[in-house]
Amino acid sequence: MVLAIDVGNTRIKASVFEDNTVLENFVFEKNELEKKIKKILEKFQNCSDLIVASVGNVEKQSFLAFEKELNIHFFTHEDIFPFTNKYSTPKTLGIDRMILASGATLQFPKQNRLVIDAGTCITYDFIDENDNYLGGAISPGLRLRYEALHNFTARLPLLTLDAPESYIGDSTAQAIHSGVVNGFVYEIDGFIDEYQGNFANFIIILTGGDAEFLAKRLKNTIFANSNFLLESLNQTFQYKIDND
Ligand SMILES: Nc1ncnc2c1ncn2[C@@H]1O[C@H](COP(=O)(O)OP(=O)(O)OP(=O)(O)O)[C@@H](O)[C@H]1O
Ligand SMILES: CC(C)(CO)[C@@H](O)C(=O)NCCC(=O)O
Ligand SMILES: [K+]
Repeated sequence: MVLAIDVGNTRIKASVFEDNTVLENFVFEKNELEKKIKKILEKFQNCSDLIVASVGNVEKQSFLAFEKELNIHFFTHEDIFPFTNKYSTPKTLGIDRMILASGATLQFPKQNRLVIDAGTCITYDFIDENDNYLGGAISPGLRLRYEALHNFTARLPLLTLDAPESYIGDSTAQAIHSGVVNGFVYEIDGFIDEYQGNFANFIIILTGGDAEFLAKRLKNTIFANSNFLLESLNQTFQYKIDND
């Protein structure tokens, strides 16, 4: 049994896996980390491994308290991945993006794959059919867009996510919702069109905290899997065990 932990920029997500099956999912804040892990381990006493991908400011030290009970693996760039990294700055590539690319490579062999993670940031990661990771894009996520509009202006209120009534926003609130939500959707549809125009035989994986909200609004139909990062983390760990 494996406890996989994804430390994002906003919150922490965790899943307990028995082989490839998810037994339970958890979401919590950074300040609850130790307490929550303790609780999970009390419930799932057969956990043998704790595996972590962190892009947040939570380091390996935060997990050492559990070293006596289980084997801890904190993913870094030094790990073995199933793709060839063609990013020109491989050491600055986010470990979450590497895990997503790894999951896409392992789950969808021999095809072009685009992973879109709609989280704090939106990340686009492209792995071609020869398993070369080429790169992608990073842009502000939904909530970040709402916050940026508010934080960097004098007159724009901080709104929470709401579906716009029309692309023609007829009030300040509707104009913001249209700009944020429609802008987000147009951006993603635009990127997908660009990739589709250039690559045949390819699959799109949509994940992240806003994946479900987004999936039904895209022109392109894509299957959303909110748990793709954690599933990929578990698979990358199995790959590491098989190939180390
Ligand atoms: N309870 C919540 N707290 C924060 N964001 C949430 C929540 N529920 C849904 N969201 C949406 O999820 C998005 C953040 O995604 P996610 O939770 O995947 O980010 P994260 O935990 O910071 O991970 P990452 O840094 O890997 O993107 C926000 O844009 C927001 O609209
Ligand atoms: C882009 C984020 C913030 C998305 O979580 C993360 O992957 C990260 O910090 N990346 C580092 C920069 C890069 O991937 O090139
Ligand atoms: K993300």
